Amino acid sequence: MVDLAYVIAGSEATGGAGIQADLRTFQALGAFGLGTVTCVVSFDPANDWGHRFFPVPADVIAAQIEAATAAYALDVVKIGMLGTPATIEVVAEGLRSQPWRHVVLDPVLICKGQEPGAALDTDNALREHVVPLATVVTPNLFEARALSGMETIETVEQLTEAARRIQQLGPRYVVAKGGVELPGDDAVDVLVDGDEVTVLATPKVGRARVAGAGCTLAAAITAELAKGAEVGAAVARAKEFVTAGIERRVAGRAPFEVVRQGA
Ligand SMILES: Nc1ncnc2c1ncn2[C@@H]1O[C@H](COP(=O)(O)OP(=O)(O)O)[C@@H](O)[C@H]1O
Ligand SMILES: Cc1ncc(COP(=O)(O)O)c(C=O)c1O
Repeated sequence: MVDLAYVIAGSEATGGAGIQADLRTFQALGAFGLGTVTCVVSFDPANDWGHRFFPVPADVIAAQIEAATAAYALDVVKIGMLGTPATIEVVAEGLRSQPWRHVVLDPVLICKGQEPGAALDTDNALREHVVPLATVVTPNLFEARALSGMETIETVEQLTEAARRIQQLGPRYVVAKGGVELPGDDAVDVLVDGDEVTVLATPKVGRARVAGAGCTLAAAITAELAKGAEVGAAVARAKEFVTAGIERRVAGRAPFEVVRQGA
């Protein structure tokens, strides 16, 4: 049997995040990965490494989803950056076209370089059309605030409350990530499943954000689910995997370090 892991996400031109990080994670964890590209994010080295955002046309996204789902019996998918309401619509339609055992959503909300107005439309479209289709959703602190409507999240209790509110939008499992943003010495994530709450904490490795951490965590959960793990075990394994990748992070010439997946 082949453990198939599918990802629908953006390409990040320096390879640190997005679909490149997802596919490296699938490979490192022994899942067979394939992907559909929704947009390209290309940092601009001549302009303080600001984001340049290029959406892929909706018909091209639809064609990729059609080919991937025709070629293989896929039942586990990770959703990463979508970027525009039109992309969200076409991906939601693709998701609804067949049953899934798990839809793991990393709700990447903003990409710098987008118009704030457009970003709000995108947030609303994601909440309305994709969040309800997800079985597992993995918001970071910023996304947890936006999706829960809670302005302040500074404690594990508040992070848990935010996860519960996000659960009300549809997904059974919410992994709310405190990361480096939640005060304290540990990088704390909270997994909420029904009434059950599991706190996953590891010592923070440095204090700076590491590019690709969120992508890697959600992709690792997806790979483990593809291999047949239950959600609790998949999240625990993914947390170990991303922590190891952050410890071994890679520095290049861009002003951010990136997760190194696997050995
Ligand atoms: N410096 C760090 N040390 C240890 N774990 C971290 C660190 N930064 C992030 N993490 C963990 O990496 C995962 C991704 O979190 P985060 O970086 O908050 O996501 P995102 O990339 O979506 O903003 C979470 O499990 C988080 O707790
Ligand atoms: C295409 C794409 N997806 C996802 C992300 C989010 O990455 P991270 O895992 O660092 O949150 C980025 C960030 O630049 C991106 O460019």
